[in-house]
Amino acid sequence: MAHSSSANLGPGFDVLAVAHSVFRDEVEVRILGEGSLKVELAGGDPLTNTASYAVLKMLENLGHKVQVEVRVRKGIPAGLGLGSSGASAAAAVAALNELLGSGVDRNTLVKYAMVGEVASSGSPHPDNVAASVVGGWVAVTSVEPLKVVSIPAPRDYLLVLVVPDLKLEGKTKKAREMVPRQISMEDHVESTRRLTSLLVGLSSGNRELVREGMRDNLVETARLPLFPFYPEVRKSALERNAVGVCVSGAGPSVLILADRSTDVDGIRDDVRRISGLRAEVYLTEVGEGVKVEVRN
Ligand SMILES: Nc1ncnc2c1ncn2[C@@H]1O[C@H](COP(=O)(O)OP(=O)(O)O)[C@@H](O)[C@H]1O
Ligand SMILES: N[C@@H](CCOP(=O)(O)O)C(=O)O
Repeated sequence: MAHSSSANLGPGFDVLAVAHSVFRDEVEVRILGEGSLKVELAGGDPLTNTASYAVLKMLENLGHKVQVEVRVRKGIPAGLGLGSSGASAAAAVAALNELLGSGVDRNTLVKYAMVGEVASSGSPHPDNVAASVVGGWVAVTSVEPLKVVSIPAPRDYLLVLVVPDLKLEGKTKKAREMVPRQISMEDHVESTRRLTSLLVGLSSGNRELVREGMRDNLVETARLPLFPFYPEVRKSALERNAVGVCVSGAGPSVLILADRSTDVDGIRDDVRRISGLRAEVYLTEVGEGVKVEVRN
């Protein structure tokens, strides 16, 4: 089982993420036989699903000649910026690790799980899978070798997810193509200021710094056509005293960081009134990392 997540957190594109307890995927991995390598996906094509694709690549990498069946039970809605594809891959590689007794550490699990993302968005971004594997607030501080650190954020923050009723096939792939390939030094410095503010704010419990830091000037701006309602949701949430607001992953969902002084009911009312937006609003907490259950 692995939870959903919100990646980026504003200025931390492909680096930062947080797991949420609201949605979870369950993935079952069974060994069917030995002698040759084959991965089957119950009800689908194993090469187009992040769970079975990650399992295949992990088996190839470890040199195991086994036939495996992968079964995915989706609890996380896909294509909405909630790390749905990443959570399946995270649960799958953790289950395979347990089944084979490979003793792979959590950084290496993230490395295997992120390869699964190739099957959905065409590129192995590590942020969602890092949050789903490790749980809590995470930062991917290195990809070669892969390294994830936990960010010691205040425990009493609540997460509000605004999840639009909006589906765009191949959304993350398209959204990644919209990210600028080059940025100016000025924009880089501004982004670094915000990222620093966010990280110092989260780890020291400084609400004002989190609020200042949870603002992106590069990626969210470039992707705005995918979630035109975002500026209005953001403005409303900040007026209702949210700690911070950002696009969840590649969108279209929005993550609002809240505490006891945030008017969450007011945010719900505002979201209902935003023209052209039909969305569910979920109030949830920071989620735990991947869990494996052994069944005989
Ligand atoms: N196990 C999986 N779970 C969800 N989506 C998957 C999975 N495997 C492949 N996909 C593909 O990835 C797409 C969703 O991924 P993506 O656009 O990155 O959104 P997100 O990960 O935010 O849900 C789906 O439309 C589907 O085609
Ligand atoms: N860093 C990635 C995160 C994509 O998250 P998803 O949940 O929208 O798949 C990106 O911004 O492309």
